[in-house]
Amino acid sequence: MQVAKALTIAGSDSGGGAGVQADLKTFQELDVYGMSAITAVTAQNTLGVQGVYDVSVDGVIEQLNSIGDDLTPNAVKTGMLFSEDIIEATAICIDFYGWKNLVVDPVMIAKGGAKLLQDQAVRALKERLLPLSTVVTPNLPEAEVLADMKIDSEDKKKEAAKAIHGLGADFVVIKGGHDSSSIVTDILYDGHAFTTFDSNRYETKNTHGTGCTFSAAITAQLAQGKSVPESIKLAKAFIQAAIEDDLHIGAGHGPTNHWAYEKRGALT
Ligand SMILES: Nc1ncnc2c1ncn2[C@@H]1O[C@H](COP(=O)(O)OP(=O)(O)O)[C@@H](O)[C@H]1O
Ligand SMILES: Cc1ncc(COP(=O)(O)OP(=O)(O)O)c(N)n1
Repeated sequence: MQVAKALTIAGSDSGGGAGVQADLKTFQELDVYGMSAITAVTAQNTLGVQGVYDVSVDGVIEQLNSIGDDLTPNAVKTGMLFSEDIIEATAICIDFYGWKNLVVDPVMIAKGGAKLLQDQAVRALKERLLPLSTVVTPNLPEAEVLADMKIDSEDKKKEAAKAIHGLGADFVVIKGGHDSSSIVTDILYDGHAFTTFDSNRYETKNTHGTGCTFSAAITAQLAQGKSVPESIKLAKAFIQAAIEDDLHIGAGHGPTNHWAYEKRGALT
């Protein structure tokens, strides 16, 4: 059996809803063999982030070398990278091994407000990682930081997507989860034109790990040879199902349901 392989370079979420755990669950659900290099360990649950412990740069490089020397991923995603040094090491390894289909989820701040990327690391993210990326998937606050502008209208969103594209990503998806409208719109910019992906906003507090899950679904599709627009279309359906069929786990912002998409498929 030939199986596509995907690698996530990200932080661990002890609560299992975001980070490496969300990525590996998503890869598995989408029939892709998942691998991981952990950049930081977070003590986290549905109530928030209680602690952040970064892995040494040598530790991150060794994980990436172990993967690169034996297992070639068909696609790679990055999530929480935490520091300038980890970003630098990640960029060097991706370049050295020639890994393609890179999805950068520019994780900066958890929904509860905890910092998952140091302020001084933003420059490295922009200058070292975005030029290597096939797709970058900022939420609205992250897009504001990357584009260095306030986004308060659809026109501004498009202007920001163009600015982020100018940093070197082939495709930019600005996600609409942080909007307040009843339709959640993610916009895709390919350097020439915009495509929008709409869905109904589902009212729930259980949206922990939506960005991780969405970007992991894109990565899984790219690993299987799908185009970027096709991958985003499926990822949007995957996250919509995962949000709508909520699990109600924990007392705070619960995780999404990584089984939901496949279960829906099995029922139709
Ligand atoms: N309440 C919601 N209903 C439906 N889709 C949502 C909702 N919240 C987020 N999404 C979708 O989840 C994905 C992640 O978006 P977002 O929450 O903005 O990212 P992040 O977790 O990085 O902040 C996007 O595809 C977005 O459209
Ligand atoms: C370890 C770890 N990585 C990333 C995140 C952020 O995940 P995200 O999908 O943006 O979800 P929220 O934190 O915003 O719910 C995280 N929390 N932990």
